[in-house]
Amino acid sequence: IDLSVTWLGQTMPGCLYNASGVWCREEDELEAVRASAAAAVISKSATLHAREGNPEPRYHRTALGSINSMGLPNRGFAYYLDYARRYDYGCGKPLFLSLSGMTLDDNLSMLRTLAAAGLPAIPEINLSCPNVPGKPQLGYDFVATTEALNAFDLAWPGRYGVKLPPYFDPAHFAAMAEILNRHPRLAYVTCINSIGNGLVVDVDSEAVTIKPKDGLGGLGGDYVLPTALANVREFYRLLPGKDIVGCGGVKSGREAFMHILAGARAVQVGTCLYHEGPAAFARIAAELAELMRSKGYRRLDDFRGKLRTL
Ligand SMILES: C=Cc1c(C(=O)O)[nH]c(=O)[nH]c1=O
Repeated sequence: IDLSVTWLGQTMPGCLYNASGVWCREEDELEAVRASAAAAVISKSATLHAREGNPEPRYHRTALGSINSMGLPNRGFAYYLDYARRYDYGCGKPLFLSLSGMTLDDNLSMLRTLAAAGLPAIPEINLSCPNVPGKPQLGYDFVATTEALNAFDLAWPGRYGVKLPPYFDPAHFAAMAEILNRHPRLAYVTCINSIGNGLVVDVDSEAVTIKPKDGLGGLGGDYVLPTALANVREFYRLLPGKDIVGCGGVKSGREAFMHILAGARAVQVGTCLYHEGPAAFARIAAELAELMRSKGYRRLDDFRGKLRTL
């Protein structure tokens, strides 16, 4: 069974890696992901300067997944750039640097600095952080997204990716695809970020579960799997020549299989990784391989994008 993935001009040894934000804020976490069965590594979205993030509690687990309003706590761009300078690219696992500047200028500044460093690390600009009070998700503003992508193309000479929020309407899939297809060096999109601004209520305490935004936070886990799969499948159809990274609701080989069937090139693990740790990657990969074996598939291309309709 071959779980390897060839994209972005390289072949990575498997198809699973971490969702940005999970197990990737500190260098020891990043190195633990790289040392695991994960096939790639992506860093916590960076802002130009380090941030404490929102007040705690800001993460809560439920039986069906998670809610978070972390508020972009991160060590600041220089920390992740330094890690990227020292990263062992020879390990065959690509390093992605997630960027989520507080302003377009901050994103451009980070991209220009990264370009000047001339590293193999691939930038992924986050268009979808739902948890910075007062900051709407860029990916829901088509004018701002157009302006940002045009600016990214000027600031960054190579291939890049974007992290998209979930969309829920065919008109929005079409509008976003029309924008994204104007950018040939936009090589891939990661679908989806958390479903923003959900509210989890604790019946016993009659209270919300997280402090920021009076309890509103991004949903992950089982809650988001159908929405994630829909976004993967719709953008797989609408973005010919671009890759889709699937993210949302992956906790076993079965959900990873679903994402790839829907068209995902590679698959990220967030909520499940938060709770199980990097051992999750070997488990999920083994489950995916067993599922493929039971179906007579030998490699991911045997079934990628072949979700049947009725
Ligand atoms: C980058 C901020 C994000 C955060 C956060 O730091 O609150 N949480 C998410 O679920 N998605 C994000 O994109």
